[in-house]
Amino acid sequence: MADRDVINALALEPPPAISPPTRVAIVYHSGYGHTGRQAEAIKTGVEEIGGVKALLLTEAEAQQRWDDLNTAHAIIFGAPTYVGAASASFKAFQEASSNAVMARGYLWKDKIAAGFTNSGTQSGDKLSTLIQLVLFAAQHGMHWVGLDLPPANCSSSGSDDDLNRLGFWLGAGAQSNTDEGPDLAPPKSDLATARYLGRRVAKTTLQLVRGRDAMDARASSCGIQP
Ligand SMILES: Cc1cc2nc3c(=O)[nH]c(=O)nc-3n(C[C@H](O)[C@H](O)[C@H](O)COP(=O)(O)O)c2cc1C
Repeated sequence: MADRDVINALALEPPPAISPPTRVAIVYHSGYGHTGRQAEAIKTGVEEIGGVKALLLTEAEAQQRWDDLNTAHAIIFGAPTYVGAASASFKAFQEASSNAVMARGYLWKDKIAAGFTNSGTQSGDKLSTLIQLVLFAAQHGMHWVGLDLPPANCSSSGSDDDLNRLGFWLGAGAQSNTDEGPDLAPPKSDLATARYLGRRVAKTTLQLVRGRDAMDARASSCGIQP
């Protein structure tokens, strides 16, 4: 085929469909800014995946932006661990979602969900907060995405610089020294772990959205109601 024929053939091809961006919202509370650093790192990770847009909202902003949450493909929830559980401000957002989201038709069903938390001590009972976030997502009918990182900081060659140094799998954990401000804490490794989770959620969400689109297109080409 001559070059001109190739050009003519390409000109007849329909332009590639431009898919709307896949949207990942991050909703968090941070009393003193440390969990906020973790949330920003998650956002950075989400935005590293082409075709995915991140929306970062505090729990107060989120309660004014239910429509943005309802149209997002994924929501990542984050709260500091206070008294062995998610902070009261974050809990207020969770409770508000009952009326604003669940009662209006289970609007988060089948979205992707993930979570993160930060506290003053290494453990600090953070697992309790992550479990609370998993239950929250399950009650909304969402699909939970955890961390897929191998065990770290658990051998003579491991260190606090390891990704997932605190050893969580349900979500990203971080620890902030209580005498340091958010300019110094949490440490780089915890922020890198958060960023990693953001990338993982963005990738998984993209796979789900594209898979659904492909199934819907196939169903409609066969005349089947998706
Ligand atoms: C009311 C309150 C309760 C806390 N409870 C815990 C706790 O149960 N475990 C822990 O390790 N740290 C606890 N901390 C420490 C915070 O989790 C820690 O300072 C964290 O970095 C605060 O995050 P933020 O700056 O995003 O609010 C508590 C702090 C406050 C203010």
